[in-house]
Amino acid sequence: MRRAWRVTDVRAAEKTLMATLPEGTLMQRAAAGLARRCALLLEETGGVYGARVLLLVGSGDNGGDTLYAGAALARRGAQVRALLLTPERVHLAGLAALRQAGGFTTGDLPTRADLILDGIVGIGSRGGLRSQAAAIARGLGALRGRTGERALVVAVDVPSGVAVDTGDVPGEAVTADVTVTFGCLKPAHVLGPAAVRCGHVDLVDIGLGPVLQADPAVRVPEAADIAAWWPRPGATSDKYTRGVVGLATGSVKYPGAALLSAAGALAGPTGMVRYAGSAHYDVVRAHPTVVASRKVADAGRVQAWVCGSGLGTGDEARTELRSVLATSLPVLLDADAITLLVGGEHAEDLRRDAPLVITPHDGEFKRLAGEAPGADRAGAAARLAAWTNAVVLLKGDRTIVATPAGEIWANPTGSPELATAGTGDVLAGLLGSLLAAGLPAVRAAVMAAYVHGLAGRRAAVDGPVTGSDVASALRPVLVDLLG
Ligand SMILES: NC(=O)C1=CN([C@@H]2O[C@H](COP(=O)(O)OP(=O)(O)OC[C@H]3O[C@@H](n4cnc5c(N)ncnc54)[C@H](OP(=O)(O)O)[C@@H]3O)[C@@H](O)[C@H]2O)[C@@H](O)CC1
Ligand SMILES: Nc1ncnc2c1ncn2[C@@H]1O[C@H](COP(=O)(O)OP(=O)(O)O)[C@@H](O)[C@H]1O
Repeated sequence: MRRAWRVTDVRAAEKTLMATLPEGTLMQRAAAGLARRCALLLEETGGVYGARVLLLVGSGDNGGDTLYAGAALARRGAQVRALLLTPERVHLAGLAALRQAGGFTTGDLPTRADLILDGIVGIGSRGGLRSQAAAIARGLGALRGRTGERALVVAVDVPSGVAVDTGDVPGEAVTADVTVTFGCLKPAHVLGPAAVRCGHVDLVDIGLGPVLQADPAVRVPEAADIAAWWPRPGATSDKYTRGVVGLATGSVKYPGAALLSAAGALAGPTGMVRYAGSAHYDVVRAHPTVVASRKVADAGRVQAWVCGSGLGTGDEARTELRSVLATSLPVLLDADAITLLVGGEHAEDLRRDAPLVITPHDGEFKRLAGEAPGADRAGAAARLAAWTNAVVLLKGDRTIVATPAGEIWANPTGSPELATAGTGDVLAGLLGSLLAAGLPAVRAAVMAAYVHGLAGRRAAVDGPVTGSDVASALRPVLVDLLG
C-alpha cells in the first residue's frame, strides 16, 4: 500500500525534522535526489555532458530545490539555464550555487532543451497558476531536445498548477513525464486529474517518514495487497462457506445489467451466485451456474446483496430495494437503487447495522448528495459516506473509496475505455461477490475497483471495450494477479 499526506501534515513533519538538523539539510537532500534522477533521465537520451537543461524557477523553496539540482547538473557538464519567474524574489543561495557551477539565467523561454525542471511552485501553491506561469506551462510542449523529441519535463515535488491536497487541476498546469517528490507522496500524486499530470512519480527519501505522525490522507492499493487479501478456497471449502452473493439487478427492460452483474459476480471468490429479478430466464440461459428466482424474497440464503443495476425505479424495484435493506446482510446499492434513495423515502431502511456500499458515478452522486462531487472528489466522497453511513465508491478515472470515518483510497488502475455502458454493472457484481465472501466493505470496494480497472486496461488492448469484454478480462487478470 502506498500512502499520501496532506500539505499541513508534511509541513508539520518537516518542522519536526528540521529542528534536529542543520539549516538547509532537507533542501540539500531533496536537490541531490532530484539531480540524481535527472542525470539518469539524461543518460537515457545522450548523457548529462552537453545536455541543455532549462530550470523554471519560482519564488519559493521549490525554486530553491530546482536551482541546487541545476547546479549539480551543471557541475557534471550540462548547459543549465534558469528562467526566473520573479527575479526579485529568488532563492539567493540556490542562484549563487547555480552561477558558481557555471549555470546562467535567461529571460525568455528558449526553443531548445533536453530537460526541463518545473520548479515554479510546489506544495506552497495557492489557486491556479498566475498568468506568467500559465503562459510558460502552455509553451513547454514546443521545446525540442537534441534527438528532435519533445523536451522531457520533470516536475519538482508536484507539477505546477495542480491543487496539491485534492488532485484538482483548476486551470493551466504543467504536464510532467516524471515527478520527483520529496519525503512522501501528496494527494495530487494519486488523485484526480493531477495524478495524470504527474507522469511517473519518483519518491526521494529525505528522512521524513519517521516523523510523519498524522494519518495519511489517501491510501493506494498495490497488486501485492490485492493478492494477499483475495480469498482462496481451501481443502474444507464448499460453495456455501465460500459465500453466496445475491443479485437484485436487471429487469425486462434492462436484462443486460443482470447478465453483466452476474458475469462480474461469477469471476469473484464466492461459491455461488443467486439472481432474483425479472431477467431470470436470460440470466440462467447466459450463466447456467446461477441459481435464479423471480423475487428477492424467494431467493434463498445469501451472504450479501447487490441491488440496483438496471433494476428500474418503479414500485417493484422499490419493493426489492426494501427487501435487501431489511436483511442483516452487507448490501451494495448501485445505479437505480441509488436513484431510489433520492427524496429520503428509504431513510429508515438505511438505518442498519450491516455494511452498506454505494457505488455512484458523478450523475448519481449529484442526485443523491444534491451537488456534483466538484474539485475535491475525495472530500465529497467522504462527506457522502459520513452522511449515508456507507462505504462510497465514487466512480471515474482514479475511482475513490471513502468510509464514514473518513478513510480514503484512490484506485490506481483503470482505463478511459471503461467509460462505456455496462462496465459499472460488472464492477457491482464483482464487489458483491467480495462482500459475500466476508471481506470488510472498504476492502471489498478497493479490491473490486483495482481488479476491474486492470480488466478494463486488458480489454482495451484489443480495441474498443464493452462491458462484456471487461467481464471476460476479469479471469485472466486474476490469474496474473493471484498466480
Ligand atoms: N516540505 C518539505 O518537507 C520540503 C520542502 N521542500 C521544497 O519546498 C517546497 C515548498 O516551498 P515553499 O513553501 O517555499 O512553497 P513553494 O511551493 O515554493 O511556493 C511558494 C511560492 O510560489 C508562489 N505561488 C503560490 N501559488 C502560486 C501560483 N498559483 N502561481 C504562481 N506562483 C505561486 C508564492 O508566491 P506569493 O504568493 O508569495 O507571491 C511563493 O513565493 C516543496 O514543494 C519542496 O519543493 C524541500 O526543499 C525540502 C523538504
Ligand atoms: N474517464 C474514465 N477513466 C477511467 N475509468 C472510467 C472513466 N469513466 C468511467 N470509468 C469507469 O467506468 C465504470 C462506469 O460505470 P457506470 O458509470 O456505472 O457504468 P454503467 O452504469 O453503464 O455500468 C466505472 O468503473 C468507472 O470508474
